[in-house]
Amino acid sequence: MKAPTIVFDLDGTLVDTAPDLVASLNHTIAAASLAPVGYDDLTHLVGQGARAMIARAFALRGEPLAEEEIQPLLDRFIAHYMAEMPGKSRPYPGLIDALDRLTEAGFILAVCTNKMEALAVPLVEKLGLGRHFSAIAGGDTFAVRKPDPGHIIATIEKAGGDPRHAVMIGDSVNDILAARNAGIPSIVVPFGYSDVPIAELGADRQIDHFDELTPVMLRQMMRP
Ligand SMILES: O=C(O)COP(=O)(O)O
Ligand SMILES: [Mg+2]
Repeated sequence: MKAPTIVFDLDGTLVDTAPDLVASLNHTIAAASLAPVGYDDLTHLVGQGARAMIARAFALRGEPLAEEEIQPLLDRFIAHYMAEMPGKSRPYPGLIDALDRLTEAGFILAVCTNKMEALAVPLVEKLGLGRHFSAIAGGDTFAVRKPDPGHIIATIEKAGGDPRHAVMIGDSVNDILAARNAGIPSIVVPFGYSDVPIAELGADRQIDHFDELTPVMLRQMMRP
């Protein structure tokens, strides 16, 4: 039997990226003289990658974008985000120890994020987390992305794991829905960017700190 796989969401789960997402988004929308957004707006804007975040910010400011207007703004966002990376973004408390613990216990670890792969991979690398992950799949890595269950399943397969022996950990509705639709147990964390109360997401478990993420707990959550 293959080793069990633990799949992590990135923004708001592994790494607190909010300050840099807000900074790069505000740099982007300033090109159109739009008023800056704040952290409270971010929970409604983030979740489907940078392109959607920019489009949502313009809509929030009452200036909806035509499809063909988005690309130059996306280029502006990417240039700013890459230049600052990793900026103020940091792994959440206890994460590094948890990754060490799970790696030591033989779990396969993977990242499944709706962030573009070209932003997700260098961010994970620059924070020194890359060596833990057998696969890092972005929102544009496959033909589908969260909440489509195919995103999680393809990530697990890319990591060399088996979707029948996996757990998904995330902060938002996309993560928990995708896991449920894939038949994969899920854990929600409260420190991310959910725009609805996380108790309503219907995850199988909640952890409030990565210290709670132990091999014993994860094995108990998986199907026999
Ligand atoms: O960047 C986004 O919009 C979402 O990223 P996440 O899937 O890692 O939360
Ligand atoms: Mg997230």
